[in-house]
Amino acid sequence: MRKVVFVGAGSMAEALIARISANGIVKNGDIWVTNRRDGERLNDLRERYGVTATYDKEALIKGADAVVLAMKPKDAVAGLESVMPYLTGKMLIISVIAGLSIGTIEGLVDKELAIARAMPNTSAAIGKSATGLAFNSYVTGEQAAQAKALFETVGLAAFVEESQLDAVTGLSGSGPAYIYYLVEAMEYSALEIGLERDLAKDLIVQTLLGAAEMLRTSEKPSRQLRHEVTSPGGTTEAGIRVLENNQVHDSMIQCILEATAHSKKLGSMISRQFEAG
Ligand SMILES: NC(=O)C1=CN([C@@H]2O[C@H](COP(=O)(O)OP(=O)(O)OC[C@H]3O[C@@H](n4cnc5c(N)ncnc54)[C@H](OP(=O)(O)O)[C@@H]3O)[C@@H](O)[C@H]2O)C=CC1
Ligand SMILES: O=C(O)[C@@H]1CCC=N1
Repeated sequence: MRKVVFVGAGSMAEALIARISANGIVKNGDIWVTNRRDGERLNDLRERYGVTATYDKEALIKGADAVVLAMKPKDAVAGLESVMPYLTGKMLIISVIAGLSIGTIEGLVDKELAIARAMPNTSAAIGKSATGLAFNSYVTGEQAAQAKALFETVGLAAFVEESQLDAVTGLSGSGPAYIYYLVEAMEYSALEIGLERDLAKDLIVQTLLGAAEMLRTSEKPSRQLRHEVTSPGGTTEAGIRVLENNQVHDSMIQCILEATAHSKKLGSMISRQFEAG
């Protein structure tokens, strides 16, 4: 892939830009970026990564192999419309916008374009994203492989059906926030039980890393790993009993179902915005 364009220059675009440029799969100057109006932000990205930043939409899109849409859902229609006249059949459009379906993009562009929908997460910034990727029928095998390679610069990338992408969004797109939410509570309780903040953070982080590595390397299911920590009549059992009494397991399930449903709602919202306008 020679030229990659980012429409939207926020945190998700930067995570991808940083890793693509570090990885060298696209030359820095061939990574192009624009945003709505924050020129300072574009200068900053230009200085830090040597990317090409511009508000000239025609120059931006001309000769692009891939155009990554990285605006917030509410800005998706305006952002896409601003580059639409310059998109051509050879380009791969990649949207990372939560909820926005391939069908809605197809309706918006009204051309036979290769379109990919991706859902990374913020751990992309350190190369540890878990990304789901889906395509429409115009995407060639080569383009699919190139899109996968782009997202592999920020971590794991897996091909999924488009119908699964709202679920990927609810599970792993939003997933880091669920873990941080849990950690906030662990940090708070550490202070309550008399552990000093820095020590607590080290213990919590190492506990997460250890548990993640156990999950990654062990053939045992998560339930069995949990049972192995839980001695009969022991401390873990006492703690978990409180989680069970407060229906934390069920709440977690509800949380992921709700986030998934909300991804679908965002998609319908964008689709209505498009139809209205
Ligand atoms: N954050 C996350 O955990 C994840 C986010 N996503 C998705 O990534 C997308 C981007 O999120 P994030 O990077 O956090 O968002 P940010 O708010 O950090 O960045 C949004 C960017 O879009 C630009 N923008 C807005 N309107 C337009 C327009 N009309 N034309 C060009 N650029 C425009 C903004 O420019 P300006 O500053 O000038 O207004 C800004 O650079 C979202 O759709 C989100 O659903 C996907 C996976 C995970
Ligand atoms: O909260 C959001 O809408 C975005 C999508 C996945 C993670 N953050």
